[in-house]
Amino acid sequence: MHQDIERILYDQAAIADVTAQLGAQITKDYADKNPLVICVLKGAMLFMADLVRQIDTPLEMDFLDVSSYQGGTQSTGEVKIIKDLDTPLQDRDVLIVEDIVDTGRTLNYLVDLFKYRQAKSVKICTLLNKPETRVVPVDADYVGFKVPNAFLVGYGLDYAEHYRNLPYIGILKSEVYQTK
Ligand SMILES: O=P(O)(O)OC[C@H]1O[C@H](OP(=O)(O)OP(=O)(O)O)[C@H](O)[C@@H]1O
Ligand code: HPA
Ligand SMILES: [Mg+2]
Repeated sequence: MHQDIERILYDQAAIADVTAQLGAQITKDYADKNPLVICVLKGAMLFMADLVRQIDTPLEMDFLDVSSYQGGTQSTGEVKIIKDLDTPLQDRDVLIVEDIVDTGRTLNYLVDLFKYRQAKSVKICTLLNKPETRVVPVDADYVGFKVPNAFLVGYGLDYAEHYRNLPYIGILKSEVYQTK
């Protein structure tokens, strides 16, 4: 697992630091709003678990499973809902938690969907933002790190469902996914 990583970008301490900063800002912005914090499975699961423990105001959580990469390194362009939310969104302040914004297709689709469901507000908190590869517009309200155009794994991010359990975020060696 570790031998497939070209370079570590963010270690556990760096992730913990930025998560604490984001949590403090969200705590201020959502005091008394009882936000619905939505985790986009599976990639955002570790970040969600750490972030909510840094948000010191009442909130509710829900989980939605979408997939557009289907195991590979390229977005298929089609966002599929695999498991929908349990909670009605009408009049709720929604905070979407993501691991990464890449082409923007996943979040562009979800923001439109949640607005259509009449959420009172929809904001985005993403640990990673990869602006160079954007295909559709997405404005994230809370961003941990701006990352280069490379395929990243770890701390929830996968290649072919592996590497999610790495405690750090790193660049995957290209020979791991390029056919020779
Ligand atoms: O901006 P985009 O190009 O849409 O890419 C970002 C999305 O892609 C990944 O999820 P994926 O669909 O691979 O599913 P997963 O979270 O289960 O890994 C990642 O977790 C984001 O949700
Ligand atoms: N790594 C893993 N999953 C992803 C990425 C990435 O760089 N971009 C979008 N989904
Ligand atoms: Mg995802």
